Amino acid sequence: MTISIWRYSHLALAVSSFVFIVLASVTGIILAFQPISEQMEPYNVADLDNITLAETVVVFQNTYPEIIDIKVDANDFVIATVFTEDGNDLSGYFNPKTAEFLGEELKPSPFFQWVTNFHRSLFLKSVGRFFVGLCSFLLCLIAVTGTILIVKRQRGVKRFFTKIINDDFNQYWHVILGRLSLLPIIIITVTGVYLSLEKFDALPETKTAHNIDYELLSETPKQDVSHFSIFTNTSLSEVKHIEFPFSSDVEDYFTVKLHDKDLLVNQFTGAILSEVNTPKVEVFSALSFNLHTGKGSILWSIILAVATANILFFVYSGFAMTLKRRKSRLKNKFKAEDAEIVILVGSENGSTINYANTFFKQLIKQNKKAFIAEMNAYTQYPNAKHLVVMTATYGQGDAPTNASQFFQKLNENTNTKDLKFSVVGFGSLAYPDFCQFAYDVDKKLQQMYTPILPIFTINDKSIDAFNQWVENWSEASGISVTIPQEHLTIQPKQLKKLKVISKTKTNVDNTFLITLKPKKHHQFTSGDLLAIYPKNDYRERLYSIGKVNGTMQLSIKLHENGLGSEFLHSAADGDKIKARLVKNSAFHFPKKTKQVFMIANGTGVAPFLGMLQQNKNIETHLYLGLRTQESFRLYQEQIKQLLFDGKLTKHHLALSRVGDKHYVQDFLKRDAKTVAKLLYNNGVIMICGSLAMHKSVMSVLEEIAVTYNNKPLSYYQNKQQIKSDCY
Ligand SMILES: Cc1cc2nc3c(=O)[nH]c(=O)nc-3n(C[C@H](O)[C@H](O)[C@H](O)COP(=O)(O)O)c2cc1C
Repeated sequence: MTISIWRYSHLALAVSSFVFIVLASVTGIILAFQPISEQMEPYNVADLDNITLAETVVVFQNTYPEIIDIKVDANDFVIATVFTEDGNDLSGYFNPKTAEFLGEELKPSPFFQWVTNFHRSLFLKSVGRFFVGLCSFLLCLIAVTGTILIVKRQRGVKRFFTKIINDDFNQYWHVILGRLSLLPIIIITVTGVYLSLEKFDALPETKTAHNIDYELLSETPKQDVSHFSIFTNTSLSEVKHIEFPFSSDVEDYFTVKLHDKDLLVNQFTGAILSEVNTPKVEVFSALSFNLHTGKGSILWSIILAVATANILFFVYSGFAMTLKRRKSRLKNKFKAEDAEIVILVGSENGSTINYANTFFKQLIKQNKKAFIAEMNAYTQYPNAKHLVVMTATYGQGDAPTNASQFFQKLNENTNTKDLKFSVVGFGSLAYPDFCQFAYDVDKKLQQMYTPILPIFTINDKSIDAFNQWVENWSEASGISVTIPQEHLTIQPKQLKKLKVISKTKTNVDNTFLITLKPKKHHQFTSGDLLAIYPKNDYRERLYSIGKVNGTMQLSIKLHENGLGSEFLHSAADGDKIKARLVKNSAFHFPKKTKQVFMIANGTGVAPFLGMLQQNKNIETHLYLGLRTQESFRLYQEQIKQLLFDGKLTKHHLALSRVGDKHYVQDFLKRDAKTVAKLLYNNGVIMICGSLAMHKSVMSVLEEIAVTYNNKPLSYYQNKQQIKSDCY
C-alpha cells in the first residue's frame, strides 16, 4: 500500500538502525542507574547555593596547613586534596561547611564501566563510536519524523496533545508514549551526537590562555581571604575547581574554574588578575554530558531510564504495526482489464484491507473474475460490471493515504455508466466525521455510475455489520457470497471465568437482565464491554457492562437463533462462563463535569444503570426509549432507587408504542434549551443503543447546537462532550 513519505522515512530509519538502537537503549537503561546509585551516597551534605566560596576556603585554611585543591563534582560532592597537621596527605570527600573529611573518592564500578564502554563503542573502538554516534543521529531523525506523523494524525500542531482513541494497542501506546518521551529522546540523541563529535575532535578547539601582567602584581592592599569580594560573591554551586597557590610568592595565585569562566586571583589582595570566559563548546560539552548521563539528578536519570525503555517499546510496537500492514497486502489472479468485479480499498492501518481481501478471496473461490486494488490505483476497467469500494476515514473526514488521489483518478479514468457500485464505509462513531470520506466517495460515484445499494457504514469494524452488507450485496448483485467468520475474527485470548449470579425472566420485549461475577478480582467499570464466545470458537458477541454492586449487569435482548443471547438465556444460576473484558475508555462515566445527559434505547440502558450507581455529585438526566410501560418494569426498581438516592436527578421515559408514541429525540427537542445549556457549560452527553437511534439523536443535537449555541455539533464532539457506544 502507498505509505506517506513521513511514515516511509520513519520506518526506513528505524529498520536501518534498529540493532544499534536496541543495544544502545538496553545499555542506556542500565547506565541511568549509575547516577542514581552515586546520588544515594551520603556525601551531599550541604546546600551549595547557600555557601560562599569564601566560607569554604576559610574553613579549609583554618583546618589544614596546606590545601592543594577543592573540586565540586556533578553530584555536588565536594572533593579536596589537603595536607594534615601531621604531614599526611588526605584526599576524598569533605564537608564544605566544616572541612570535615567524609570518605575516600568513589571508584567507578567495574560493571558500570564495562557497560559504559559497550554503550559508547560496542567494544569496536573508533568504528563502534562512529556507529553509535550515527545511530544517535538517526534516532533523532526518527523522533522528528515521528513528531510529524503525530501532527498529521492529530490534524495540527495545536492538537498535538489532545485525546487519542484506543483503536489498536500498539498504535495507541506508540503515539501516547511517543508524545510523552519526545523531548527526553530528542535531548538524549542530540547530546549523544554532540558527545560523539567531541570524541572525534570534530568540534572547534577550546584552549583558554590567561594573560598576566607580572609587573603589576602587588601584595598590597592586603586583605583577608574571607573578604575577597570574588570569593564572597561566588556560591560554591558555581564552582567547578579551585587550585590553591603553591607558595606564598605573589606570582602564585588562586586558579578558580567556574561553570562559565576561569579566573586567576591574587592571593594577597583578592584582585582578579585574569578572567577568561569558558568557551561555548566546553559549556555545551558539560551540559551534554550531564543531560545525556543524568549525572547529578535522580529525577532526570529516572526520566532518561523511562524514555530509553520506551524506545525499546517503540521498536517492538513499530515493527508489529508494520507487520500487520504488510500482512494485508493485495495479490491478484486476474488483470484489471479482465476483471468483472473490482474491489477498491482505502485503508491506513490494514483492517479494511482484511475485510476487502476476505470478500475478494471468496469471489475468487467461486471462480469470479475479481480484482482488488488500492483506491489510488483506480483506472479503466473495460470488462467490469461491479465496483465495490471499501474505505476507512481519517483526519477530518479525510481519505486514508492510499485513497488520497482517488477523486483525481476518478476524473482521469472513465468507465461505463452501467458500472454498478456499492460503497462500504469503515469508521468509528467516536470521531465527529463518521465515515465522511465514504459518504463523499458515494456521492461522487453516484454522478458517474449506477448504485446497486445505498452506502453502508460499519462502526468499529463490526463483523456482524459487515456480514449484513455482504448479504445485501449478494442479494442485489445475484452473486451469492458467504464469508467464513473465522477469516475475520482473531482467536480470543485472556478469557476470564465468570459466575452467573442471577437472571430475570424475559419481559414483553424478550429482554432480560443477567448478573455475572468474575471469579477473581478483575478491573472493569460501567461502559466496558464483555465479549462472550458461545460456541467456544472464534465467534464473539459483545455486551455493554453496567457495574452494579461490584457485579456485571448486562441487558440482553433474546433473538431467535441469536448466538449470544440464546447462550446467556440458557445459562442457569451458578453456571460458569468464559469471557473477555474489553476496556472501552471512550465510554466511561466522566469525572470532571457537572452535568451528564444519558440517552439510551432498549438494552442500551445497561451501562448507564451501573454508571449512575458510581455517581457521587454530578447532575444526571436519563432519557430512556422503550416500547411500553411493561418494558420499563425490568429497570423500574433500579431507576426508582437511583432517583431516591439522588444519583439520578431526572428520568425521561419515551414510550414508542403508547399514546402519542414518543422517542428519545422528541424529548431532546422538547428540552432543547437545557441541552444547549449543558453543551455550553461543558456538560457531557452519552448515547448508548441502536445505530438508528444514534443517527436521529445526533441530528437533533446538531440542530440544537447550531440554533442555540451557534456552533456545529462537531465542536462539542472534538471536546469529547459527546460519547457514543451504539450497535
Ligand atoms: C487517527 C484516526 C483518525 C480517525 N478518524 C476517523 C474519522 O474522522 N471518522 C471515522 O468515521 N473514523 C475515523 N477513524 C476510525 C477508522 O476509520 C476506523 O478505525 C477504520 O476501521 C480503520 O481502518 P483501517 O485499519 O483500514 O485504516 C480514525 C482512526 C484513527 C486512528
